[in-house]
Amino acid sequence: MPSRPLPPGPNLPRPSFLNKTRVIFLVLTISSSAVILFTIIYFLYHLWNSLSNRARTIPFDSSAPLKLQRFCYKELKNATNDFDDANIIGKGGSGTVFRGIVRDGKLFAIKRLDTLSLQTEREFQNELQILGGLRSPFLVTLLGYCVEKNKRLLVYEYMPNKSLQESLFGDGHLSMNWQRRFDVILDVAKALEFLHFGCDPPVIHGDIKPSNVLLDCDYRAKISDFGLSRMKVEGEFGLDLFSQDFGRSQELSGTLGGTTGEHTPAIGTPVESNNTEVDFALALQASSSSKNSKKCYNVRALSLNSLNYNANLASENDCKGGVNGKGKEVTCVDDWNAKFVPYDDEFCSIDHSKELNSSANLGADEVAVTMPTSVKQWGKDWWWRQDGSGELCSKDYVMEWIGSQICPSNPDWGDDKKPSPEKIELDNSTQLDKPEDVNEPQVQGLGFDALDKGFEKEEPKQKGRKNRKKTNRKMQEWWKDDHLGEVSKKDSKLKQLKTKWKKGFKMPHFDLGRRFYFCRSKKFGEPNQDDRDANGEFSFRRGWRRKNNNSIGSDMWSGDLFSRELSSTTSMRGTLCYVAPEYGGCGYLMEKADIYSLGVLILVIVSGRRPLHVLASPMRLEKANLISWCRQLAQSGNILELVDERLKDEYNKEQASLCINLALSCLQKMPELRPDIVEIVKILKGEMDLPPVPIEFSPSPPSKLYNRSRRKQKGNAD
Ligand SMILES: Nc1ncnc2c1ncn2[C@@H]1O[C@H](COP(=O)(O)OP(=O)(O)OP(=O)(O)O)[C@@H](O)[C@H]1O
Repeated sequence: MPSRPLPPGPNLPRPSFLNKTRVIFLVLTISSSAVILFTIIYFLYHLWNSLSNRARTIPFDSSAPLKLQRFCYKELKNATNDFDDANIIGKGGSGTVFRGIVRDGKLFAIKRLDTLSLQTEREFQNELQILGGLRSPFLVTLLGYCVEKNKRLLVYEYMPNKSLQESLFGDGHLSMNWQRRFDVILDVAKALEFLHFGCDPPVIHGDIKPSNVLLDCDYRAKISDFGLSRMKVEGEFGLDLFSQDFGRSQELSGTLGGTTGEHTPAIGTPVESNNTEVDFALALQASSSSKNSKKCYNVRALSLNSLNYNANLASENDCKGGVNGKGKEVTCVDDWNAKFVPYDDEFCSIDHSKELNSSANLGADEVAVTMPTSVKQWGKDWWWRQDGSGELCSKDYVMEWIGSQICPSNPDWGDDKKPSPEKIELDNSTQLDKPEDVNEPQVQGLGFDALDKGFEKEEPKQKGRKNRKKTNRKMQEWWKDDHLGEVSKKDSKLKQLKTKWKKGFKMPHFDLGRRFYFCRSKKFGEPNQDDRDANGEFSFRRGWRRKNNNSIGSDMWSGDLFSRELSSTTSMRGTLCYVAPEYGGCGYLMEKADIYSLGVLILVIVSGRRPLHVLASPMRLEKANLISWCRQLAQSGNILELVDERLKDEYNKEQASLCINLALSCLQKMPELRPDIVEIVKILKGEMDLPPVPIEFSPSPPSKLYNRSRRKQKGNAD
């Protein structure tokens, strides 16, 4: 039977099913596009919001380098007449600065990085990312850059009077009358005010020193060289530990352990491996720790007061973009009379080898323990011994430091690296001392060869070589007698460090930003052979570097014994003598480190002397260390003796004593006792009173008496 085809069922669900699917699809599409749209709007809103907030509160912009002019190498080559020597206007640790005429016929300063290494690349990036985004009348303007293969150049506004280094210690010193010096101090303070309080996040310069203060045609100062600067990130170890609200640090202790080995690099900073690095600060301490620990101060109470910076800044508003629109509350030490409790020497004593081991395992709960440790480190730190408060005088300090640097275990001191006496010529053109010093040779270079050279000049010439050798031997014997014990200790400590490093043990560090490479081969970022030249000077930034021109700006050749720029390793920050001492103990780079450097700079400007200025005459060694000498003068109530004699009597005594006292405040050991930069600017402008002289520098420091009577009491009790 033929089968009948089934008639199509009238209620087949197919069309309605299709409709439903369509509807669902439509709904889904619409809702998902709505979600996407909403997300985009939300994202854009937040982006806009944060950008507009930034515009109001952050005067610099991380995309700023894009706004800088990009030059091609050829253009800059032409502008400087093929980098002609005649156009050289200065030479720094990382590059040579040329005068050049670019594009619109204007004069520019063009800095060409000499070699490309990880360090220079990082500094280049820092300069672009930080200085490139900042505009202030107190900062030198970075106008452009050039990146081509391994060539790196930076184009700055031209500063006709070069740097303060040249002006103070070069022929320009005549032009540095008192008013100009005072204005420079104020300008540098304003520049730091802008960086610390006008920028969000605050920028810490990290390398304030005379060669980084440039002078325009009117001798107004602008600061430059942001290669070592960084932006402060809240919640960092150093910030918490040293913030005036110290109590809070314990709450944040969780981050402590985690951050001991890291620090936040500035935008665009390449990340590098720490495996081959050794903590320089610890090595330095190990190489220079002494049994003569000195008294330290602890802070018992600080009366702190919050004040709204905006209120102050709005009224001043000297700096462009200086207003913190967020109304950020900035704490400020209000009570200058913070009380000190001197504590015992035993408390200061600490075995650094233990620190090396224990700090690696620093845990979250250990903040409370860590603070005294850090403080103890300071007590032990060689740097503190410059304060002249103990038995160790400047001479010991200077000699010990020399000793620590030339001890045989110091890898930086191979025989081939010591400048030979023949090579260290005294260049009369570089004798830029005060009149009293003019006839006195300065000790140049490092080690006894140099010392000998200095002494040699004092003796009649006909005595000749024999005498020189004799003096040399005498000096060495004298030093050996004094320091033999110390040397062997340092020797073993340094050996310990080196062995640990060789075994691949990653040295614990608090990210002091002060590490240095033990001589090791050969990768990107390592100093190359040329850098270790027997004729040259040692720069931690680049190892040994040839110094062909005995330029005025060259510290090495102008008698500044310690200006082998310690600013200079891969992550080394700051320059020895200018760098804040806490930085060697547990330091993240903080604003108060800049304040310390400013303190040194003020003394240098007022006195016309370098921070370490070793002269041949032993009588003058007390003046060798400017800070120590200033403290001694303060204790004897005679600070004006520090003022540059070349000024004769043509200076404002009130301003000079204000500057010196202010510098002493900035040079206090405890960072939180130093004034902040807003206060400093106000004090300089005469809008705020100078704080009382820090207790340790007052003419008759009660701390010593207190210490003695305490010991006596302790003895009686025993
Ligand atoms: N914009 C400029 N205008 C005029 N001269 C400049 C300018 N920039 C730098 N110089 C000169 O070049 C010198 C070297 O500057 P640079 O910043 O390279 O090195 P530095 O600060 O002396 O050393 P380092 O980089 O090791 O800290 C300065 O001391 C100054 O004399």
